[in-house]
Amino acid sequence: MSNDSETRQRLRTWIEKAGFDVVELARGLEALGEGSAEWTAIYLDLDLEDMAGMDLLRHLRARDVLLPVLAVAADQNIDSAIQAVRLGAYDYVTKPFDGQRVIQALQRVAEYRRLRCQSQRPGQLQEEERLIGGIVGLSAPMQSLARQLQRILQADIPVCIFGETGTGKELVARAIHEQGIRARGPFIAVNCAAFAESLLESELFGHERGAFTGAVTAHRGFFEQAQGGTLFLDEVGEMSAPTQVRLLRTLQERIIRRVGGTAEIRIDVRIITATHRDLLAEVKAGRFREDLYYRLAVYPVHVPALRERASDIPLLARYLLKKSGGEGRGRPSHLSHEALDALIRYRWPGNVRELENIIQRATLSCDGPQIELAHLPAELRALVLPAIPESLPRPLRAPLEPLHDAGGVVPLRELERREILKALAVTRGSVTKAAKLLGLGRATLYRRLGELRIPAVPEREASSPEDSFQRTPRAAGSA
Ligand SMILES: Nc1ncnc2c1ncn2[C@@H]1O[C@H](COP(=O)(O)OP(=O)(O)OP(=O)(O)O)[C@@H](O)[C@H]1O
Repeated sequence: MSNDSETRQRLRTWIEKAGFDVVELARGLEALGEGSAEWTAIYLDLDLEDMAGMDLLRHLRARDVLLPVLAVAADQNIDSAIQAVRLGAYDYVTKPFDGQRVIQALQRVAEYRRLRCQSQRPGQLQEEERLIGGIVGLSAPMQSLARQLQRILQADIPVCIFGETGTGKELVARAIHEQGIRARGPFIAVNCAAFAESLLESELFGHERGAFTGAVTAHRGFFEQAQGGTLFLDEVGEMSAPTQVRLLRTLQERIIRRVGGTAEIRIDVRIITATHRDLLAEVKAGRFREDLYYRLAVYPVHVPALRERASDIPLLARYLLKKSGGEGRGRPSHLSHEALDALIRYRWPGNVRELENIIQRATLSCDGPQIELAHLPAELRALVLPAIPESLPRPLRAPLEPLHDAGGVVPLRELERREILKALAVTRGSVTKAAKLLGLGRATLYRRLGELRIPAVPEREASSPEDSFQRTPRAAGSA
């Protein structure tokens, strides 16, 4: 879908080469008018004339959360392409086109579509839906992570995993261990931030009897416990300067001495570290040793934030639903489109762990087979405005014709009108509450109502069911 006939022609050539049929659309509104159920993917040019590409993306996703969107952007506009992936596009390609990339993206997305359709069915998660070990995900950033991991499974080099909290760094470390050459050995995970400075040293390296007050017996440290396997040092950026020195020496010499001991113990351990910090910035700030950094980050791996792989959310949500005890008898087995839409729109500061918590809570509060928007926290519910309830007075419902019938109306204006109408519907006509919901001032909303010719119900007549978010069903296809 592109306004530009040359862009469409070029894409058509490559897509047909890959063996797919092509439907060309020149206007954003046409894309909203078409049924997308049969589409493998939509190449969506973000640079549209009749409406903002990002708005179209939002509306397509609201209508069909499973539709894989491949964003198309000019080379110099790569920021908007990345933004589109954050909004749930599967991947992006840039203009001028690299034909191979266009085809590869399409083949990956076709496979993804196939798996995702399967994954909507309750039941076991397919093997192909996991990347390596227990890592669930099919998005382009996660597949690229999997390719990176494949390269190091058989090598014994130190790996440092970077990523925001809750992105799955420990899961990645476990996958490297379990699929790698040390799988038969132990996997010992240590959170460096959880120990006081002196305690961490004796826990890592062990201590001899009487090494300090309270050391009534000798103790094998984590290095010794991990012999033949993997030692995973989480939050390594929190390690104190003296422990950093000791760790560096251990990596160089491959021997340790227990605290209070003199005997040298040879160690055979793979070290994997992780941090949510920008470790190079820590080095520059003098808080982390540069020589240690280069020893640990021989192979740096970045786990993307969940908002950078929003297209994985439906799959992860289903997996976590099952993990949290869903899909059993009388337990919810899937999520409504609205609930899924809210999950995709949210920014996930706590990443997959936060998603896991939210799914767990939703499972506990849900009695039926499907998790609804109402089972999600308020900040997620507020991201999706429900459809206008049938019971509302006609003036508030009547103006919502299908978008493609909007004819000569300026589309963005039409979209805005719809959002305002929905907000008014939710608040049963209360302009004050609708303004709050939309993040607008009351006076601004009144002005827009006048400009868009929307009749305002006098405030005193407007009732306000606080729970209307929770009761209004929404047709899957509504924009
Ligand atoms: N891709 C994924 N597939 C399945 N489960 C995942 C995935 N990513 C994360 N999880 C789950 O999310 C939770 C948090 O993951 P994990 O502890 O590995 O994150 P982390 O980045 O190490 O967090 P922290 O920075 O707080 O240590 C775990 O229960 C993990 O199993």
